[in-house]
Amino acid sequence: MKIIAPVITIDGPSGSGKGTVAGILAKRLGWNLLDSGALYRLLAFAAYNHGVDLTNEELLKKLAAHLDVQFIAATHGQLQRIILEGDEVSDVIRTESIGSGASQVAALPAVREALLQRQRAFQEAPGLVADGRDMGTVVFPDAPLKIFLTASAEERARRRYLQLKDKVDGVSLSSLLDEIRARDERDTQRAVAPLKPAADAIQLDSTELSIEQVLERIMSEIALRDIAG
Ligand SMILES: Nc1ncnc2c1ncn2[C@@H]1O[C@H](COP(=O)(O)OP(=O)(O)OP(=O)(O)O)[C@@H](O)[C@H]1O
Ligand SMILES: Nc1ccn([C@H]2C[C@H](O)[C@@H](COP(=O)(O)O)O2)c(=O)n1
Repeated sequence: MKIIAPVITIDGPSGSGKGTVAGILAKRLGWNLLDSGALYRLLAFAAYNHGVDLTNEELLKKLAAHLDVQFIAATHGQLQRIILEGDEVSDVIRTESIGSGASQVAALPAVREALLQRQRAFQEAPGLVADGRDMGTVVFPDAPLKIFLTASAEERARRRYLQLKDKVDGVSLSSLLDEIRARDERDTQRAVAPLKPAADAIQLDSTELSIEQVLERIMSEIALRDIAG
């Protein structure tokens, strides 16, 4: 009999800190990690490489179904690594332009359907921390703990600016703020699986909180529910 592993979902807009918090939490709990945004980023990246138009739903659906991807779990001192078609793409998929492409392909129903089972397959013992936009609403609706993490758009753009300023030439705070607002608009307004809190999600505004304070809040919700052994 397959043991149903518990899932903690962390959804929220771009730059709210989901990925950072989910990664640390998974490590502390010794659980698996699903960075669902990476799947949409990988699809957008593969589409660019194969010359597939980001509006071609039929071809994107096929590409999504056959994505040759490996997630290599984080080890001591090393972050999770992502391999696409044999090449390491962990960093190249993190640009704002791939994020925007990901947000475009993510609005297509056939693409979301093609990626659904792949995401659910991450639910393995001893547990899963899953971050994205629809983890609590669509992919893992029965998760015993759902977090909806937000922060003001200005604070999210500031965080992104600090993250990128020494790595990317010509990065500007105002263009990052515009890109974040455009992505929020597309992710919240799309017809399928829009970004929104699940009815039973705990909403956490991290604008004034450090990463450690966010983690403390989540750890106390985990303790309350007694879901992590
Ligand atoms: N509470 C916080 N206080 C300050 N900086 C933070 C906080 N949370 C995250 N950060 C920083 O903000 C940046 C963006 O965080 P992260 O990539 O985790 O966001 P995200 O919600 O996963 O974004 P995306 O959906 O675009 O992947 C990172 O540099 C991270 O270290
Ligand atoms: N569950 C998800 C995860 C991601 N997306 C889309 C929307 C985002 O703008 C884009 C990139 O995600 P990120 O890596 O920034 O978290 O992918 C989605 O629709 N559903």
